[in-house]
Amino acid sequence: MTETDLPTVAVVGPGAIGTTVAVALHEGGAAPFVAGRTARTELRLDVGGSVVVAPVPVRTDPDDAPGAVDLVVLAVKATQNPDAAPWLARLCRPGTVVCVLQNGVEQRQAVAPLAPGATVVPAVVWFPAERLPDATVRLLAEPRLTLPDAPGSDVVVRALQGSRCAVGTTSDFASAAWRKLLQNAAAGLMALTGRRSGVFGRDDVGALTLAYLRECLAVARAEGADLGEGEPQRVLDAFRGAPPERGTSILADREAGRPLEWDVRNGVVRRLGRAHGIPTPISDVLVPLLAAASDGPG
Ligand SMILES: NC(=O)C1=CN([C@@H]2O[C@H](COP(=O)(O)OP(=O)(O)OC[C@H]3O[C@@H](n4cnc5c(N)ncnc54)[C@H](OP(=O)(O)O)[C@@H]3O)[C@@H](O)[C@H]2O)C=CC1
Ligand SMILES: CC(C)(CO)C(=O)C(=O)O
Repeated sequence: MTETDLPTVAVVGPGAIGTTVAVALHEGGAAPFVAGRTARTELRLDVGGSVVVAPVPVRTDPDDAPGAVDLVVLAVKATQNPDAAPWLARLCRPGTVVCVLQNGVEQRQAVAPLAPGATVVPAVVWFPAERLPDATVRLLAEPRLTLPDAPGSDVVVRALQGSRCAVGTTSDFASAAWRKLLQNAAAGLMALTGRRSGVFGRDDVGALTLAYLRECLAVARAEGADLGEGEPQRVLDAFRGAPPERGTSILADREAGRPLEWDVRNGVVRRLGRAHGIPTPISDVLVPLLAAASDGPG
């Protein structure tokens, strides 16, 4: 690959986020190989009511992988990383960039052991998207990613250049990742209550959200994030300003009976709080409840 060539790309996990990025890559000419769990003949992206159809098949057998590629975009749920390992083994060689499109602040630690020799690049995924029953993905905002100013990010920027998915880089990735984590932590309340953004309109849930987010903020700062005192209120205001029917991916998982990403989105605050000696009394209640909900109804 030269500086001007498009990298060879694979997308692993063509769900809400993976389909969006795979369609963007396809439109930009990058011809992604798409690896999934459920076979499909095409990818469908609903953008404001108009459906973009990309004739990109979803392959489900790792033996069909084309061999090592320059860039793997990993967009399975964090709970599904171990199951995606056979794909990573076939698609990566030393030097492959694995860009992890997952919520959380621990993408490097989670994925590096599954892709030895690869360069793991975490990403903050700022846009919401949802899967419809026929596997069409509905885009709910302009696709936008933030990556660290770090080796490997240039390959992602090049692959998506000029596409519908904007990619920026920052020298303060910790702050960006924790800013997003605060949103995700609060969204856990939707999974617990079985309600959408409208639940944040309640005064009692608003007060709980603010108290919880102040706890998350203390841990974020201890981890080096440069976030202001106003961040909890900003996150709450954003949920209150969203359409009341707007959900979150962890609620979609709860509704579908799938395992929840409770550890990377909520448990992490409790774990890192303990490591820093920061009390996390609200996490101490919420995290076991989310973990229990993740285990299923029985
Ligand atoms: N959805 C959203 O709005 C946002 C999500 N995120 C984060 O992005 C990440 C991805 O979330 P999202 O796109 O919602 O998740 P989805 O559940 O929509 O997509 C996951 C995809 O991975 C596939 N998959 C599961 N196991 C494997 C496997 N072993 N090999 C290959 N593919 C597999 C699933 O297959 P199958 O179709 O069979 O289930 C599905 O297509 C998560 O970390 C989430 O927190 C971040 C910002 C917003
Ligand atoms: C859209 C958003 C920000 C809501 O928490 C998200 O990251 C998700 O759904 O996983």
